[in-house]
Amino acid sequence: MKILLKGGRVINPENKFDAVADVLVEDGKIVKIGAGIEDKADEVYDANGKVVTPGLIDLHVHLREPGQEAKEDFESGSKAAAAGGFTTICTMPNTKPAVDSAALVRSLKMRAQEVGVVNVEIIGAVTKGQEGKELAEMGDMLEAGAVAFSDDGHFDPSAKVMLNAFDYLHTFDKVIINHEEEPTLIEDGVMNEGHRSAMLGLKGRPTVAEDIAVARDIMLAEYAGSKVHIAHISSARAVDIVRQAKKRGVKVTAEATPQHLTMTEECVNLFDTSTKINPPLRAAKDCEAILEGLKDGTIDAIVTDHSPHAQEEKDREYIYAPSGFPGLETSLGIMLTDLYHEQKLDLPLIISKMSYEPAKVFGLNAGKLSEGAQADITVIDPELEWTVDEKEFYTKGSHSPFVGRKLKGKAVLTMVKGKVVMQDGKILD
Ligand SMILES: NC(=O)N[C@@H](CC(=O)O)C(=O)O
Ligand SMILES: [Zn+2]
Repeated sequence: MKILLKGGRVINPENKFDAVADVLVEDGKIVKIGAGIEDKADEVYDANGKVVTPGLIDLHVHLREPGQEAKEDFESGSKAAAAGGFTTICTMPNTKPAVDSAALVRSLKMRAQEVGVVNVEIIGAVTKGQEGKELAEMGDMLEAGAVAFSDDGHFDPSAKVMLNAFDYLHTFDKVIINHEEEPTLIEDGVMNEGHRSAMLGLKGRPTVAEDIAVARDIMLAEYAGSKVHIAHISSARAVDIVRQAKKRGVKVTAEATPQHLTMTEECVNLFDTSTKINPPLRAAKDCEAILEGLKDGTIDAIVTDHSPHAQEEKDREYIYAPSGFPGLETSLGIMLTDLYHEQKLDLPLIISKMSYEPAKVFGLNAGKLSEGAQADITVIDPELEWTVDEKEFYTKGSHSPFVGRKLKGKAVLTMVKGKVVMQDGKILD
């Protein structure tokens, strides 16, 4: 089976390739990239005016299997990923039970093979049951195919447990991803602490909770000589702490979400729980710091933190609703509309932070649009105008704050291992 993608703007962040070219795919691999490829193909796709990129990669999604399939499962979540232009997603272990054993990693990898529309990678827990006490069997999980470790969705383990975890992982060269908020400073908090939380009468979660958690984990990783990856960074101070650590040579990487880049605490109102997320939406100066961090290399990856919940849960009152919203189907559109078209970030940088660089953070063999690579490819129409409509989502999750927004730019084709799995917004069988 040969597929030819003709005449698109091909961007490969790995070697900074950015030119109009054809891409020939055969038997699941990219076999040729260049101008005017004449080979006869079974299918020819006209990519004129579109952008052909490495398949997008999301290091931070919550697919809710096992145990909470009413919120999301591997099938619905991976369809949402394909619709959003992602070819690889990495799912977090805050499930029921938590993914803390090799047996669970293996069974999820089988589920991914059976029902996954895109590549689904498994993140294992750092501690047993994500309870923050005893280390989980990380070595066994690695052998079973886990790509990273995290207690995300729960509070950070104590310094002592974290140091043990970093020491343990040192020899394996894998990252620990931490949700960075010091638990004693955020109890019952539902939004950023500041003027707005006071006005709304809501309990706050201060940025200092994030700042000291980031500082602590960087210092622990530095001491152990291990790798740490900062989850969904949201505070300006934390961005600077990562910047300074990188300068000293600490093996630290960081990710940010489109929502923390483009929305602030001013968006929070008591009658719309879609803005309730952890860490919370912050202030404009924090958004600006995240933007700077992306530009100067402090922040390595854009992730969605896709966190679907059932409609009835998000329909609760603000203080009782669970935090998080589904982001796989809006991430690229928001990045293109609010950052590329607003001339805040250029297209190659956005693509790099959504494919090549995240692959490097986890050591995934992906994120490259080069001859010989697996044919995981996304075709993007940067000018396509569309409106976010919850009814068209493949995710089971509801309550995205982006519903109703008019966006410019969308993935129009997603190819996984040489097979077109999404075209023009529709998942193909
Ligand atoms: N980000 C969120 O607001 N929610 C996440 C958990 C988490 O990342 O803390 C979830 O699993 O729902
Ligand atoms: Zn988190």
